Amino acid sequence: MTTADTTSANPTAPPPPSPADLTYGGQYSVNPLGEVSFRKLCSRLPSVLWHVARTAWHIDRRAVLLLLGCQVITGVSAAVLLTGTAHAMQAILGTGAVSHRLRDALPALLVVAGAAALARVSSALSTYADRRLTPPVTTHADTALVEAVCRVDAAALAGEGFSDRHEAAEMGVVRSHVMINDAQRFMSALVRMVTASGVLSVLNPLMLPLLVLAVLPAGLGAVMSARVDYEVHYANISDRNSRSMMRWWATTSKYADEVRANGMTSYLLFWYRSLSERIDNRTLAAAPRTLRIALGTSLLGGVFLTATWAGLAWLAVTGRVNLAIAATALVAVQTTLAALSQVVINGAALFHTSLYLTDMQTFLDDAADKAPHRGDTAVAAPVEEIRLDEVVYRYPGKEAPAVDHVSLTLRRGEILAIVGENGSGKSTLTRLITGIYLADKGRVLWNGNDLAAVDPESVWSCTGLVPQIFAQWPLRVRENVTLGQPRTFDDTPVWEAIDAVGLREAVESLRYGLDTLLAREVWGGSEFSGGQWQRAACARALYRRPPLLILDEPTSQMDPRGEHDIFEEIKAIAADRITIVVTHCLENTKVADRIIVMDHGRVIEQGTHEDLACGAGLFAELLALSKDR
Ligand SMILES: Nc1ncnc2c1ncn2[C@@H]1O[C@H](COP(=O)(O)OP(=O)(O)OP(=O)(O)O)[C@@H](O)[C@H]1O
Repeated sequence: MTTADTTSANPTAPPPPSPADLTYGGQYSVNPLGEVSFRKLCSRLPSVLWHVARTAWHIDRRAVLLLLGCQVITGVSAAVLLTGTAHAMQAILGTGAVSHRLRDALPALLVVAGAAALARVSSALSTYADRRLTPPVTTHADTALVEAVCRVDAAALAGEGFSDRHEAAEMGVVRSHVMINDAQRFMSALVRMVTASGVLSVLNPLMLPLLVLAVLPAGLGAVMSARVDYEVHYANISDRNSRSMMRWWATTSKYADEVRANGMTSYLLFWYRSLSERIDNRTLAAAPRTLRIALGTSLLGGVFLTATWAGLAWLAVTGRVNLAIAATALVAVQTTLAALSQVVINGAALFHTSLYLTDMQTFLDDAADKAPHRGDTAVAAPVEEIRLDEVVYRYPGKEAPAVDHVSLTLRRGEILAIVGENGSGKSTLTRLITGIYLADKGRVLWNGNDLAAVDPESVWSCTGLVPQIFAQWPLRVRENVTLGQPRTFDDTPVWEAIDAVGLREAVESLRYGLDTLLAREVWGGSEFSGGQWQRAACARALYRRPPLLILDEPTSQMDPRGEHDIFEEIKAIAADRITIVVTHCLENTKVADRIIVMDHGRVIEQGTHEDLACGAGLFAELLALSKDR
């Protein structure tokens, strides 16, 4: 899809706008690698290994012990293999008949074969241990991330850049998948390298420094490339984040009607492609740098490697080492070289992983800081009184407060209606009453306890909320009512809640009744209509029988019968609780004992329906407008 394709329907119309330019913002807008030295980067490796070991140990100790055992076997077998080779070479390159020389070499050759077999077995066992550890380690990282986000304070969750940092942390989960493998390969190569180089130093101490020089450039190259990759990843975070959000919006069946009937498909595809191209362009722009790094470091490594082989040839030709030692040195050089290359490659991979793990850990620490830490005081039913004292709340980045010096007292048995024009602060006020947000100034007290010092879980266990935009959970009907918190072993209270909102007929007509999955995308799943979903949302709040019931525009999608049923139910159960109804349908406020009218975050009027309807304030004006058709 090109720009031209999307505008072909109307050639005089302007071209579709390209996606907004987004940058990974907030306090993390600086690439954390930008200022870090190469030495400091390499010094990360021990801490990453320690992190991997600790995580793995926590998950499966036996698999970790197996892995460690395999590393020891790898080292021992490499040493035995090289020493055996030296002995075999001495015998084979000695004097006498070939058959005698072979016979003399046989014991050493058998030892070499045994060591090689042992190395293979240990490698197979390492792979087995890795496969046992990797899935739970990845799940552990993934679950920790989801839990951290679920527990974050609602205000922080909506904060600037939080979603981008979340996206960056997701990469840590992806890399967790290869973390154990990288660490295991790195350790095993390190052990082999130390052993082989030890043997090599015994044979000729000159060889080792040359070998290190031959491999070091490759290591440097791998780390530099990892750094470039990370830079690209970092630059792409915001675009990737918004691309994956838009992918969901464009492909979910929930918005399929809107996308199709409004002809949005072409634009969404154009938008998606443009964003993907932008991401690709950044990646491609980095490719020449990676090529230069690879060529430069390979050239340097090649020079040092040639010097190593030339050195070995010179030692053998000038008779400084005998032929048998030279032959063993050849094998030792090869082994050390292979192991050293592996150390470098896997070290770089581990370093690469560490970058993403650091992002993940930073995010987890940040999220833990942002979880509500308010206090241990618990509130419990019955909630006799909720009092607001001069409460003020301003959203970050906003000039004016959304709730401005509101004082209010609610008592058990009372129904309060909150009305006001769009954006006047009604929903924000309900968030403050339930402690989802804490007031910037002033206090919200439940039974005399300030919510700033109360365990929020205890508050929410006393709350039932039907929000303006409610979730249509892809769960069975039963869980959509109980929200996974059943009160009894039988379905009686579930049916009571369903009856209270007049949803029985709809549920009984579903193929599996209460067991029907409400997700039409899923095989065997079904779907409610908009109004039926809203009834279900009300049913779940009623099922909780909460001491505080808040209904924010609870009947906006319902037919008159449904609306009538709900308000009858609200009146019937009002005596045991505090009920708050937020509504634009002023007729519905007749159920309330008291109505407050909000304007620009302030309570500007309050009273009964009769008082306010006969007054000359905003309520009377809005009521008149609602009747003027
Ligand atoms: N998450 C948010 N971040 C920033 N500003 C917000 C946020 N939510 C609401 N606001 C702002 O706070 C003010 C009050 O919003 P609120 O949702 O409480 O109004 P409301 O009275 O419930 O409106 P409506 O009748 O449209 O539902 C508005 O100016 C709105 O733009």
